[in-house]
Amino acid sequence: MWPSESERAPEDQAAGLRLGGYSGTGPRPPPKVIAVASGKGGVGKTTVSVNLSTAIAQTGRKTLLLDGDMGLANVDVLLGLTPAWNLSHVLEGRCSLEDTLLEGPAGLMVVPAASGKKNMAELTPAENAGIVRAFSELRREIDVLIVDTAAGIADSVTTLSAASQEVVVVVTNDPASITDAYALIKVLSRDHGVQRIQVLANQVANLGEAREIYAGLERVSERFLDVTLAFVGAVPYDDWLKTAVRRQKPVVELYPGSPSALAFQAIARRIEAWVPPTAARGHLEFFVERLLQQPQGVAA
Ligand SMILES: Nc1ncnc2c1ncn2[C@@H]1O[C@H](COP(=O)(O)OP(=O)(O)OP(=O)(O)O)[C@@H](O)[C@H]1O
Repeated sequence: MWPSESERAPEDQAAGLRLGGYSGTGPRPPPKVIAVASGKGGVGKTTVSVNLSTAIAQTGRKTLLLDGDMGLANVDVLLGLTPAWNLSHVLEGRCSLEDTLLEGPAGLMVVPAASGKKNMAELTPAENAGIVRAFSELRREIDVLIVDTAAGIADSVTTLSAASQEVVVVVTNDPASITDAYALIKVLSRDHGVQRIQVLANQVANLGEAREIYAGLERVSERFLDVTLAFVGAVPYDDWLKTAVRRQKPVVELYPGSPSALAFQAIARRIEAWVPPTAARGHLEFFVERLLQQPQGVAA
């Protein structure tokens, strides 16, 4: 069964009261950067990225969704957007990062994937400098950056994940998805210094099923790896979501009262309660610098 509003964890309820855009008087805190990854393809990683980003944007947070899947980019497809420019054009000096931005629902900003690049590690020094400059020049206020990575353990996935503040691994109750999620967690923790992973169970029948998937992953990770797992939440299998995918809209926009939309909203509230990074600057430079400092991935 899914928890009702009154059964939500206290930190969720507190976060619910704090929703809304940044309204402080001091400098804007740096954005929370969250990579969404999955061991196996087709488990719903992009659906989760798109819906979580939209649910966060709906709370008033300035949210940027970066399509980091350079092979099979489909954030734009799920949102029914037609990109004219992408990150490769920025690197070629043909446009600015600002020009690539597409507007999604609830003011969500979307950067379409760079086509023609297999991973960030392939960038030349000049391109590296170009990407840092491009992100540094983006004078948009951003509270949350969600990075939709590719499926699997490719270099681009580990690089983007290791540079992010939090990594959400999407998993379904399918043995291959669980095994591949564990393989990803292993590579991230063992070879890339990721110390904490948030697990999101997708397409489950109930919370009990989600908890079981999580408990299995936690048991084996605790035994063999030096990593802390956390359960960020579960999204039920939902035909409303399927209809929304067909209509190229996020389910949280089209059917906000559907079971999956309610689950995404609850996870967005939980993310709201995560503390932002302590870096001094309020823009994206720190993420990009971390991104480019990552060593080449070690394929396992
Ligand atoms: N909670 C859900 N309920 C029902 N269907 C779902 C759910 N989540 C995802 N799906 C379905 O799974 C399909 C695959 O989702 P998606 O494209 O997001 O997967 P993915 O993990 O990003 O795949 P890849 O990494 O291979 O691009 C979607 O078209 C959607 O129909």
